[in-house]
Amino acid sequence: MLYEGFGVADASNYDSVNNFAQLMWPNGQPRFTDTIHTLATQMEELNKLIWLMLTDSYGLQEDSLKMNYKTLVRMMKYLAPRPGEYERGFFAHTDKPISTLICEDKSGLEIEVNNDQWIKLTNLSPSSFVFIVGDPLKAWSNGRLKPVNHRVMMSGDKDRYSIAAFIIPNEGTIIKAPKELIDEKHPQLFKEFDFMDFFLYAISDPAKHIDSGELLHAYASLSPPVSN
Ligand SMILES: O=C(O)CCC(=O)C(=O)O
Ligand SMILES: [Fe+2]
Repeated sequence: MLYEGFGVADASNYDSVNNFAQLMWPNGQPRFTDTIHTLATQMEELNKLIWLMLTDSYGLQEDSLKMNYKTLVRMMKYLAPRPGEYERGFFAHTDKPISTLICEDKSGLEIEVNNDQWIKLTNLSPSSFVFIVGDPLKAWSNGRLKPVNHRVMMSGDKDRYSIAAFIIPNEGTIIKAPKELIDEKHPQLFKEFDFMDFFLYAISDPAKHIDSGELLHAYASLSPPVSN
């Protein structure tokens, strides 16, 4: 197996991480729990800061991008490929959560810049995080933010470890562009939608959408566009 991973739901919540740890260590494992909880809390803070930079850069109030969410932290291990090979570790996709932060211990993450032109993110310091715009942020920003197609490719003789924090809104969260981002020059691209409906639609048939950021369009076209 080339890839394995596990996710901890609501990882900035100590009890949630503790419950997860007790599945493997019935007597608890404070070091594991503390480490994951601290990491999740700090990644969540970093994500908040980036959201603030986004709203600020559009001249919006902080609460234009505000919702209740949970942070899912996933730990991943990619085995080194056979000697001399360049192998796929994770298929090309865009992220369905609102946003994602990723850190990796060796390079492997690639992003698509033009159709079929891939760039490997190299020389990231061990303390670097990559911020990935999820599909819902494209709708929120009325098309300004682009969910990047990304994948993991493995080369060399070392295994790769990465950690991702996914921002997943609570049930009932509605995604819609703030009115300041909609005008005659920028008509509303996507009707407001329930995040969880979209998420469930997205994961119901991932094969259909694996290589494209067009899922939102497909989803949105199920319902007629609204005019303001
Ligand atoms: O392992 C990585 O660096 C990327 C993983 C990823 O893109 C994902 O889980 O959505
Ligand atoms: Fe991803």
